[in-house]
Amino acid sequence: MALHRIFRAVVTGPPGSGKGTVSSRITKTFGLKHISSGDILRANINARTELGLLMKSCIDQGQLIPDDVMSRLILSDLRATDQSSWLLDGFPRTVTQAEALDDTCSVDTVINLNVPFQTIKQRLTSRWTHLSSGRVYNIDFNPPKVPGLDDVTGEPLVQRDDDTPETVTHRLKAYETQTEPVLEYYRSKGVLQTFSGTETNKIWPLVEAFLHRKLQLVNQKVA
Ligand SMILES: Nc1nc2c(ncn2[C@@H]2O[C@H](COP(=O)(O)OP(=O)(O)O)[C@@H](O)[C@H]2O)c(=O)[nH]1
Ligand SMILES: Nc1ncnc2c1ncn2[C@@H]1O[C@H](COP(=O)(O)OP(=O)(O)O)[C@@H](O)[C@H]1O
Repeated sequence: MALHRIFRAVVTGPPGSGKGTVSSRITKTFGLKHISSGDILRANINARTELGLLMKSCIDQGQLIPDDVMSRLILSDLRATDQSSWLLDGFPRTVTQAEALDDTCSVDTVINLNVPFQTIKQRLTSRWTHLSSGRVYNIDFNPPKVPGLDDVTGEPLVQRDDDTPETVTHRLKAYETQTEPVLEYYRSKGVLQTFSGTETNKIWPLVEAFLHRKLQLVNQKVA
C-alpha cells in the first residue's frame, strides 16, 4: 500500500517476543524504514568505540543502557530521517525514553507483542543472528538454508552473548520493571495495539490486517 503521508510506528514487547521478525515483515510489506535500537547498539560495539565498550557491558549483564545515552543515539538518527516513514523497534524501553520521543515527534501507533515468558526463554537460547544486518534465525522456526550461515551474505551467524539463560532472566526482569510501564503510557494516549500469542505466524496476519486498516485511514485523512 502506498503511503501519502509520513507514518510512524513503534514495535514493542519483551526480549524475544518477535519484534525483529515482525519488523522485517512490516518493512517488506509496507515500505517503512526499520530502525532497531539493538542493531544500532551492536554496530557501535562492533566499531569498538569507547561508548560501545560501555554499552556491551550493560547489554551482557542484561541491563538497559542509560536513558540519556540511548535517547541521544536514537533521536539523532530519527532527526536525520525526518522526511520518511519509519518503524522503531526496541525504543522506547522506559517512560523517560517515551517522553523524549514525544518531545521530538508523534507516534501514530504502537504494536505490542505480548508473548509468554516461557515461550521466550526457549526461543532466545536457540536464536542465531547475522550481526551486521540484524537478520535472525531459529533452529526450529526459521533455520538458515545452510546451517550456521546467513542466507543473503553467506557470512557466519553468531549466538549473541546476551542470549544465555542467566542473562535472559535479567532482561525479562528489566522488561517487567522498566518497560511494562511504557505500555500504560501509550495506552493512555490511545495508540497502543496489543497482539497476544505464542507463534509469530499466527500473530503476523493480525498485525498485517491492522496496519492495512490503519494506513487506509491515514491515507483517507490526507485525501
Ligand atoms: N519457535 C519460534 N521461534 C520464533 C517465532 N518467532 C520468532 N522466533 C525466533 O525467536 C527468536 C527471537 O525473535 P526476534 O524477532 O529476534 O525477537 P526480538 O528479540 O523481540 O526482536 C529468533 O530466533 C526468531 O527467529 C515463533 O513463532 N516460533
Ligand atoms: N531502548 C533501549 N534502552 C536501553 N537499552 C536498550 C534499548 N534497546 C536495546 N537496549 C539494550 O540492548 C539489548 C539488546 O536489545 P535488542 O537487540 O532490542 O534485544 P531484545 O529485544 O532481543 O532483548 C537490551 O537487552 C538492552 O541492554
